[in-house]
Amino acid sequence: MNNHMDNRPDGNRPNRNNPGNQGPNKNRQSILAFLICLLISLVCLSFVTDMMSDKSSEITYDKFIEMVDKDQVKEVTLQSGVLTVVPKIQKSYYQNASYKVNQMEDVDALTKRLEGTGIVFHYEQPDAMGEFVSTMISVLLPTVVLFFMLMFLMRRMNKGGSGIMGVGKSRAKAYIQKETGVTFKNVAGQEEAKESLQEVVDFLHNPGKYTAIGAKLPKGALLVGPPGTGKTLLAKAVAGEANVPFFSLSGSEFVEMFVGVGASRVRDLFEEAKKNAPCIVFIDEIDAIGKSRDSRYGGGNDEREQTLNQLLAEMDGFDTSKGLLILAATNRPEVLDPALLRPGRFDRRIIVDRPDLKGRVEILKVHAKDVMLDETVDLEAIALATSGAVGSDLANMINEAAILAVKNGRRAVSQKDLQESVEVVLVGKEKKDRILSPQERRIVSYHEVGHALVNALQKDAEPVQKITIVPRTMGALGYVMQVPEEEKYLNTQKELEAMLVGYLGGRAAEEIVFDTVTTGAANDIEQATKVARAMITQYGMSQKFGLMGLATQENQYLSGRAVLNCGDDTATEIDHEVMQLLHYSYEEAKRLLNEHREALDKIAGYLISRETITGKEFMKIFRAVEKGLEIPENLDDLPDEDVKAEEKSEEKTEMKTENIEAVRDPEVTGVQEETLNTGDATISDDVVADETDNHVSDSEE
Ligand SMILES: Nc1ncnc2c1ncn2[C@@H]1O[C@H](COP(=O)(O)OP(=O)(O)OP(=O)(O)O)[C@@H](O)[C@H]1O
Ligand SMILES: [Zn+2]
Repeated sequence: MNNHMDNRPDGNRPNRNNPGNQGPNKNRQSILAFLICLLISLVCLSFVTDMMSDKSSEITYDKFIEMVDKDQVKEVTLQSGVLTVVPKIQKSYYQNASYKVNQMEDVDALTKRLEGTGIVFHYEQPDAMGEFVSTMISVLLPTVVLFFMLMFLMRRMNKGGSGIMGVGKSRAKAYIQKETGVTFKNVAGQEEAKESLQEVVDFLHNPGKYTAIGAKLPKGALLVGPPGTGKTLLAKAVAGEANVPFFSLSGSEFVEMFVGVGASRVRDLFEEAKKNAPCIVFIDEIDAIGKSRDSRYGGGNDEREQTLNQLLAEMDGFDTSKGLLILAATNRPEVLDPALLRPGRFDRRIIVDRPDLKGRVEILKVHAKDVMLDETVDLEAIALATSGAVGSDLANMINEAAILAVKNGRRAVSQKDLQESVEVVLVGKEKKDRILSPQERRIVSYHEVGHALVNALQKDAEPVQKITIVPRTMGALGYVMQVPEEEKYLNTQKELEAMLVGYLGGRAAEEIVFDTVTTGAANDIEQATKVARAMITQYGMSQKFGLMGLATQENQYLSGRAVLNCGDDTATEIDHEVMQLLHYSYEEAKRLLNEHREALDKIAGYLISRETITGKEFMKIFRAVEKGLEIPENLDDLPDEDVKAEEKSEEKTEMKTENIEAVRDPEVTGVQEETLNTGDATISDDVVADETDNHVSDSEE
């Protein structure tokens, strides 16, 4: 599995990268709903008319006379020209039958015919008004009922989403917020972004100040950055600071099945916004409509093009002095149509990037404000362990920690809860019901210790902080966490090389000890390959190609893949060099482990019995083995000061990062973790073990 923070499972934020998918789908749903309600209405109508209609059957006048002759008639009613006959004998107790007579003779003849028969004869003078009213009721009532039913259903459909009933109607109203209740105080870090937006707030407050000098006010600003960094939050904060209403819409909602719908939505949105000016209109995921019309990015769709054109026209059309400001957000700025970025449109670009160490501390503080913390809490340490995390991850971690504290019956969050929640967000919860077989535990332990030992033996690797073989819900069977000593913005070539050897240390340990390999190293191999490839194609660390740039990153904010820009022959050579680099790193890992085989065995043995060991314990055993000491049951029995005297500098870094664990790759924090025979996507299907099966398929000693 891939546990990097920017690859969060999409469950967190639905619909992030599939703008447009939603539109047609919604539409199909609403057409279906419309048809269903039409059907229901028709059934109701027929039911109503049925109720109103007379149940009696028709007979001829001759048949009626025959019944009179046979003395079968009890009662006759003549009303509005209709003769109703009630027979003496009813068909059943429940059914009061009556007959209507067609081809009525005139009233006089009828009266004469009935004289002396003893049949009760009701005759009502025709009442034109009454007749009219009754007809009206019988026709109008069902129509009115039907009308209201349809109205009701249509409203519901429109509320729920687009729907063909919503053609041409903007749903902007649904998202209007009179007061967002968010100000810049709620947005931690992101100082540059806030500064740029502060100006915008000032424009909204007193547009006159700027127009007096002749300055043109900005029409829009584009917030650019990776998912979860607080773009929406910032937009809301601008509205909150300026104290104006906030309209928000997602770009994907403009994209509809029918050509022209999106465009009319844009028109409606602007109309509505102009009525409410001063206000802020926020368009999230603007790339859904603003995609370049150039076909390279999948543009050139008629509907989207029209929508985009309408947006451009509207942006050109409105008068900024009214205090209307358009904010838009995207994490794929490279696909936007250049026309959107021209002066007079989204001419301001505000970068909302991943927070650095200081930013993370501040975000943690903002979210920890409403949470009870005990005195053990050190938010800086948590921030250090979460390099690469974005605001939403950090908010999530604080919340997880609070939930953990409650679960454990405590009234305040402790540092331990926070550490645990970092792991929960990174690798999922502990999976207590997944019990590894003894053999699997051995393999996983050796694999993890392999990583840790290789890292500890290389001076350019980051300190090991924790090793565990407790399986996690997101698929890891065990992992090693490392923490950088300080926030790093650059990696040296040596560090990257050490990283490669570290990634492959787990696999190397498996091969050395068990003389076979398992599926558990899939993620390690993937990561190592990624780093090796980047070294050769992007960082100019290739022996063969030197400084030649061979690939470009597709998107700087999403962890997209790098695209090679070289010929086929060169690509083959690149593959070859990547292979060599990986091979060399693997051999190096095996060499290190073979040289320290005793330490590997002792630490793995200890890990098997404890399931989790700290970086400190790890170093203690390692040093004891190096000195040829016996490993006691209780590690506290090992001479402590000895360690200190020997490795003062080591101890220093350990104290600093004692409680935190994570490894970094060039861009993001992660942990080295294993998915041995789990149902993880990166592992070939034929070796997937089911959750309760503790069997290892192919790794006997
Ligand atoms: N700088 C920050 N300060 C405080 N909280 C933050 C910050 N950044 C993100 N958050 C938290 O993360 C949540 C999600 O952020 P938000 O939705 O604004 O991200 P976004 O960049 O708009 O993401 P998307 O690209 O998915 O729209 C916020 O509601 C907030 O709780
Ligand atoms: Zn591994």
